[in-house]
Amino acid sequence: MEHVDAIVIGMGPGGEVVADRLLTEGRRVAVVERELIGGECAYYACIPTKVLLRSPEAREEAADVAGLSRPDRKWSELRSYRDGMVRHLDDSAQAENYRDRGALVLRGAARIVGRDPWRVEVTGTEVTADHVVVATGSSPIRPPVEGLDRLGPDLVWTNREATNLTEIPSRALVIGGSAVGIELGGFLADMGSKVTIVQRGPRLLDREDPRLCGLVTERFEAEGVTVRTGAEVSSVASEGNGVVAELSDGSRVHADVVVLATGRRPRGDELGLADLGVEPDRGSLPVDEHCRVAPGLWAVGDVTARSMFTHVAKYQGRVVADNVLGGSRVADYTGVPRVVFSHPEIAAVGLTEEQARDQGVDVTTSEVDLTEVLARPWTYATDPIGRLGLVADRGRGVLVGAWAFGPMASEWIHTVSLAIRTGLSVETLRDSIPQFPTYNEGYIVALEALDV
Ligand SMILES: Cc1cc2nc3c(=O)[nH]c(=O)nc-3n(C[C@H](O)[C@H](O)[C@H](O)COP(=O)(O)OP(=O)(O)OC[C@H]3O[C@@H](n4cnc5c(N)ncnc54)[C@H](O)[C@@H]3O)c2cc1C
Ligand SMILES: NC(=O)c1ccc[n+]([C@@H]2O[C@H](COP(=O)([O-])OP(=O)(O)OC[C@H]3O[C@@H](n4cnc5c(N)ncnc54)[C@H](O)[C@@H]3O)[C@@H](O)[C@H]2O)c1
Repeated sequence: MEHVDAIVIGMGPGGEVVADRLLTEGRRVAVVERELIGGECAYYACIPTKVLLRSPEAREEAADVAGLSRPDRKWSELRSYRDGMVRHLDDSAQAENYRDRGALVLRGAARIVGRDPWRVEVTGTEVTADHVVVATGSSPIRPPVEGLDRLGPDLVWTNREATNLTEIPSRALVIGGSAVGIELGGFLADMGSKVTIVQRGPRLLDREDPRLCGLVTERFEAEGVTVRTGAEVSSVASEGNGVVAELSDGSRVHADVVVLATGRRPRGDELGLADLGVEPDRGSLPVDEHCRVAPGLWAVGDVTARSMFTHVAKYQGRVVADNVLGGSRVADYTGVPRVVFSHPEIAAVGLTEEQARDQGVDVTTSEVDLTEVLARPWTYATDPIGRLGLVADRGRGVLVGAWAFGPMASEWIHTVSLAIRTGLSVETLRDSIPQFPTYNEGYIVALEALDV
């Protein structure tokens, strides 16, 4: 039986960062993947959604730029670019690359079958290791809707079917109104689908600041998307080539496809760990501040249920690699940015006003319509949009949260991400000199409006 320094189970972005760092440092590494090296993110989530969303975004932006008109959609060209970006669902080059770098590449579902030392079995082959890193990601949750399981994947799409779609449906019913629902629903609507989003909670993006949720909802409604909040889908059934759904209030929605966007469940309970004394919690693996589950057993990414984002999976991957290499690095989740790639982009970081109050912070807030105070929105578009909200701790004189709605908010939210992470004072931030004319200048106006 071969013994290696580390076995990485699951080769999404979290697992890839760990494997890459350990190989670079000359360790003997086995990598295990049951589907595609690159994980959900590369083939069915982040990459295809961002590729698909960019085309309608640029189309709308062109229509709103002086001297341009709205370009034509070219779905077949966008589709084939998407196909290239998801590598035609072929990871043979990735596997070859890991082999060339000295990794033992194992194909199949791993199970952890022993400890002291850790022992992993993959399709009949067993390997032992000093360290095992679990990076097995998460699966979409299927809501308990009567009739859902009687419909096939042509009628009920998870993120997998939705991101690899070949035709744009005329009508789509999206269940769930957070990041996945907004990105996929927004894309389909921009491509001409009649979209209905059914959200169980009181508003879209229900964990974010209500002002932000209101702005997104207004924008969706202006674009013809039907948003049904405080509602649930009770049942679905096939109807002709499509589906008919009955909602909790008795109303009906007719659609060609149902898109599931109702959250994800970590895959920590498919590895046999309970037999070895490690009990997953609703699928997630409990980790300490070093991302350690048990001595020599580590977890990164969605399987830890800590902010399910690729940037968090990659960060945890860097932390775990350093720890496997002998360090004692602690993961700190302060100031993780949260972006939804809608049009315009939604970005948030830190605490909402309500969360800050609940934590006893001496809260003060400000909100700025960036189109009223900056030049940048008007050099960018003829009918611009842009809002920024700040949440500060008056007593400590620091920012504790921010939200933004505007072009490229995914980029400029990082100013606050870094400020919160490093505890930069409001006074220091007010004394910064952002480039003119940029959206970053909005921070000066919003900071000056704070009662700090
Ligand atoms: C539609 C959508 C869009 C998203 N967009 C973004 C975005 O823009 N930005 C962002 O930061 N996040 C985004 N996310 C979230 C992001 O996809 C995840 O947070 C990220 O993929 C987590 O990475 P991971 O390495 O933990 O797991 P994954 O990417 O899920 O990879 C896990 C891998 O483990 C493998 N595996 C599972 N079990 C086993 C086993 N027993 N043996 C061997 N292999 C196994 C799987 O096959 C998979 O390849 C999006 C999610 C969705 C659904
Ligand atoms: N841009 C990004 O970084 C990005 C994009 C997409 C997804 N993600 C991540 O992927 C994960 C999954 O996203 P998600 O949006 O699927 O999950 P989520 O858990 O963030 O939100 C699910 C939403 O569905 C609603 N819901 C649940 N059951 C319902 C039901 N039966 N009927 C109606 N509504 C229901 C919930 O109220 C909630 O608002 C999240 O962690 C998210 O952050 C990130």
